[in-house]
Amino acid sequence: MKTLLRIMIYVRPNAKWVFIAIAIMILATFFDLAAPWILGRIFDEGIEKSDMSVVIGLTLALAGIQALKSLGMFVQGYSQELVGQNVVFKLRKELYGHLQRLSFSYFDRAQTGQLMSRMTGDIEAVKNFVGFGAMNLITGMLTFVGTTIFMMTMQWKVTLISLITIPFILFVLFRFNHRVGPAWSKIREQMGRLTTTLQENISGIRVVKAFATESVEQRKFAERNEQNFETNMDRASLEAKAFPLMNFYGGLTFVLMIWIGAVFVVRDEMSIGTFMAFQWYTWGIIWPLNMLGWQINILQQAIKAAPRVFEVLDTPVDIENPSNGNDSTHMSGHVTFDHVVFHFADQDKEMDKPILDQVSFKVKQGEVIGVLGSTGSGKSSLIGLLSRYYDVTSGSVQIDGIDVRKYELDGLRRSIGIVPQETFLFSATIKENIAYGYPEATQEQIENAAQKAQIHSFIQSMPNGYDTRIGERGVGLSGGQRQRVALARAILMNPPILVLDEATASVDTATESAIHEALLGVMKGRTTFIIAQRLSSIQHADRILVLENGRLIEEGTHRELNEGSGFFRQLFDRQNQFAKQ
Ligand SMILES: Nc1ncnc2c1ncn2[C@@H]1O[C@H](COP(=O)(O)OP(=O)(O)OP(=O)(O)O)[C@@H](O)[C@H]1O
Repeated sequence: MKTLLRIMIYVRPNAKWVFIAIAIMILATFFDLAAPWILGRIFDEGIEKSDMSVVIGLTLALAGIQALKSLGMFVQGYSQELVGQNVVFKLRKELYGHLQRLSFSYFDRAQTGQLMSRMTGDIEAVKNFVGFGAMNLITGMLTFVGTTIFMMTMQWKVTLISLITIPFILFVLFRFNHRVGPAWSKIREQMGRLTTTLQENISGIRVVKAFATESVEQRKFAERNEQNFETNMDRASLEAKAFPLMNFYGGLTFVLMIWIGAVFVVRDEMSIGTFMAFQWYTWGIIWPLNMLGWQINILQQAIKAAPRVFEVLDTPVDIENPSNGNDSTHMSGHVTFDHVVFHFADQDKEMDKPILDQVSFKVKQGEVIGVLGSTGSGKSSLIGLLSRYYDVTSGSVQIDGIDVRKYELDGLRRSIGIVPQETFLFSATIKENIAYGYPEATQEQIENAAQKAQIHSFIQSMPNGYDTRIGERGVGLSGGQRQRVALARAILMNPPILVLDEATASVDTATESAIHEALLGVMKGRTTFIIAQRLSSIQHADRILVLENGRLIEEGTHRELNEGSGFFRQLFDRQNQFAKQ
């Protein structure tokens, strides 16, 4: 019930169209009810009394009713669809908007396929109910009640006896409703899993092919496909059992009506016209009940699908944009980490070891900081806190002395140009990809950024230069080229803080050197964090932070750290030894 009420909130803005659809529906139902009555009159007043003018007049009235009904059906069908489509539109818009606001923690756990199936199939199921099921449910109920009333007023005894089968039909319906709900719940969930399998397979097709695991993937998909097939067949068998039984009881109503009606006509307690009208009316009893089976299907599907959509909509946004947040336009880039402790959302804050543990350091505006540490030591997490991808568990991260949680969120993120480890390029031109965060950029600005990222000449050598379209994942570009496009994207934003998260890991040492030479100019006056595994990447760093297991274990200049015997010195020795071999 709660789900239905919540769906209705989305219908409310379309109240005018709902009202029009219902008004036309009531009118159409009334016409439906009047038609058999007119037929009865044709028999009793026209044929029985050999009065052709009555026959012609009433037949014309029937034709008029049919024409009006068809017109009504058109308006009703249109308004129903309009209401349904508006609900889909609003739900999709809200869901998409909410997804944009949800934090990294949510996407760390969410499955893309599940989200896609909620955005498409589940919302569509809600639409089917709103735009079709609900209206037909009301039409059916109106027709059933109206028909019963008409029949009762015309011959109540025959009506009551004929309706004796109705409780049986209702019982079948009740049982069907009870069982089909859980089946739909399973189907919707399975569709989500099936989409996830498909999405992961397509995204990871290169890994699948590299490991020649196509058959394993096929089996995985087949298994899920089979589960979905079986649940659908279970549902179909519920329908197959219920619908013919309802049909049987419906048919029995018809037979009873003919039999009892005939007895009453013979006894002169019912006119032949009423008898004929009852034949017609009986359908007004049977079809709404038969249709009710389908409508229950549509209703149950929507009831099981809607909570999957609402679940996403109800997920709280844990990285909130503060009201009256600080403006970051004139941010200069002093960074302070003050006793920062950080856990991911799925970690137990009491029991689990923090990802970052009591990390404190200060960075002056314009300093170039190298962040070193073995894999998994917390380097990317450290940077994630700066841009508020995640918030600290305790302690604080400050820029220019202001806690990052107090900055207006978009402004804060735009002030920190990040070149992430994994580059994502959109299916658009190279130019659009570089100008992603700054679409108003001029061609000159874009080319300038590309030059600094050492990718300009390569772009120029492409068939359509900057207008060359690249694939969803930047297919057609090598890993290093993709990283350089991402680097150009960050440079173009002209941010006071620049973060290169293993940004040159995929390029050869010569290109890395060239990028770093070019970056010297870019880094000038900007606070820069260079996260790296190899020392060559941080040769221009003013200071180096060394992380291990989430703790800041060393801090200093190249010289200072070289004189020690810690992680940095060991790495230096290891990489030197490797270079000599
Ligand atoms: N969403 C998450 N939930 C729980 N733990 C996570 C999550 N993401 C990362 N971790 C863990 O946090 C730790 C730090 O990860 P992080 O990515 O910051 O390390 P890193 O130093 O950047 O590693 P690398 O050099 O390999 O990129 C790792 O042990 C990782 O397993």
